[in-house]
Amino acid sequence: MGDETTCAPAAERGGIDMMALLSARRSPPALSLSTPGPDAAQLSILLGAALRVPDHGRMSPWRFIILEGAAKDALADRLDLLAGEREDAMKARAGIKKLRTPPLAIAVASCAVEGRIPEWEQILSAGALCQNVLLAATALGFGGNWVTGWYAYDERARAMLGLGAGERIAGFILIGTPLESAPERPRPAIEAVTTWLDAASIAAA
Ligand SMILES: Cc1cc2nc3c(=O)[nH]c(=O)nc-3n(C[C@H](O)[C@H](O)[C@H](O)COP(=O)(O)O)c2cc1C
Repeated sequence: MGDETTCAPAAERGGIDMMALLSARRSPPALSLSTPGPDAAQLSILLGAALRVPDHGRMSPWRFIILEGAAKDALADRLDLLAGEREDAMKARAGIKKLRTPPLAIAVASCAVEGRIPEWEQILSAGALCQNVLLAATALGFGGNWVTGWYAYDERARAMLGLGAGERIAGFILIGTPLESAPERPRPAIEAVTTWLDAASIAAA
């Protein structure tokens, strides 16, 4: 109320230009994410911003698991052992390197429960939380990459992450300072993925 600057573009108010961020965001390769990662104050800002996620019924059907420092190293070491037992051991180990390299990984666990709010909507909220983490990391000047990998689904890896029976990994958001610029990739044309509904087709349905 009374703040005449609130309708000015964010950049003019000294903030980040949200449209510029959204229009240019790309995922730097996980292996290019180096130190520094967010410090404790930046991490707190990042998580607080990410939590402003749409959430039907205020269920908070998700939680963060912070992986950094010695804990992330220990997890990666244990996962390496599991990878060695797999048929695709080489590929599985390469996947762990993505977790090991960046200074910070934020796992988003989906904790959807049966009840009043459809499970689907709770899972969507967890996906939105992942994207919010990605955008908040980008807005703070870091790079972020959303991965899952075999260890999101492996029972023993799930136990290491402390997941409960009904919890699922929506994503590991890998965060750090990118050493190289993110590669561009083709994006779908708007027309290819968009339908403009017309009154005649509604009447014919
Ligand atoms: C749920 C989910 C899981 C993903 N898991 C992986 C993964 O395990 N490995 C991977 O290389 N990319 C994965 N990706 C894709 C990357 O996050 C990213 O979208 C991709 O590298 C393209 O980059 P962009 O964000 O610039 O479009 C996943 C994306 C989503 C939404």
